[in-house]
Amino acid sequence: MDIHTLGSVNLAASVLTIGAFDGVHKGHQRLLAKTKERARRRGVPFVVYTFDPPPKVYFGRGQLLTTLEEKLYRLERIGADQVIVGRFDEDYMKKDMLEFIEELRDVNPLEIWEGPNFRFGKGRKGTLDVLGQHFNLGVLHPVECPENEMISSTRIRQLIEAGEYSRAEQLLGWDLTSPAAFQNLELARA
Ligand SMILES: Cc1cc2nc3c(=O)[nH]c(=O)nc-3n(C[C@H](O)[C@H](O)[C@H](O)COP(=O)(O)O)c2cc1C
Ligand SMILES: Nc1ncnc2c1ncn2[C@@H]1O[C@H](COP(=O)(O)OP(=O)(O)OP(=O)(O)O)[C@@H](O)[C@H]1O
Repeated sequence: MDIHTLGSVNLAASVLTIGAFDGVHKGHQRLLAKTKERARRRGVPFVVYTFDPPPKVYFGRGQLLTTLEEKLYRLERIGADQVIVGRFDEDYMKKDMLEFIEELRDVNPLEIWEGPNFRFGKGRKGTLDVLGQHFNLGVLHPVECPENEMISSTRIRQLIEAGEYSRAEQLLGWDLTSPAAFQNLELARA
């Protein structure tokens, strides 16, 4: 798996998914599996564009679930060929939705896959509709947990804060005590 920053990568074709992917939970896993399947079918690289830190964490609206290292480890195991890491900071967040879209052309996405509610660009102005006007976009149905609640990093953060680790593990789809698991969890448990 190759790791890039945008601008350092040019691909003739790809199938792409974009997101913070904090936790690489079951909803993310479904989206990543779909993206991989489409990339394999087309015979082009499976590319993941992610942000570090996750924008919500940057804005202080949530604790970090997976370090970049942990996230990259999980993306590699899932089979990503190329990962682009956008360093989310004061400068980066100034890009408006059209600038962001123009940059994506570096990897020539034949298809982009997202789940519901994906937003991008300055002020979160970019919607799925906008992305779909520029690229061939596929949108997945939400993956829900047993209580019909949508799985999200936010939900998992809440469960960890409430000490409900086994529920958090159900939504993550992996074991919080696995060797590669979060450093941060120790802080959450302390
Ligand atoms: C260039 C850029 C600028 C962004 N600016 C903001 C922002 O001003 N406020 C905000 O809450 N999120 C901002 N975001 C984060 C997005 O809302 C969103 O969290 C991000 O694209 C990841 O999507 P995901 O949370 O669905 O994974 C920005 C994202 C990008 C790519
Ligand atoms: N339960 C889910 N089912 C399907 N797709 C999902 C699910 N959760 C997230 N996604 C998709 O994964 C991509 C990355 O989303 P993101 O990293 O913001 O996850 P999130 O769980 O919604 O995070 P947060 O709760 O912090 O906003 C987006 O396209 C999003 O729609």
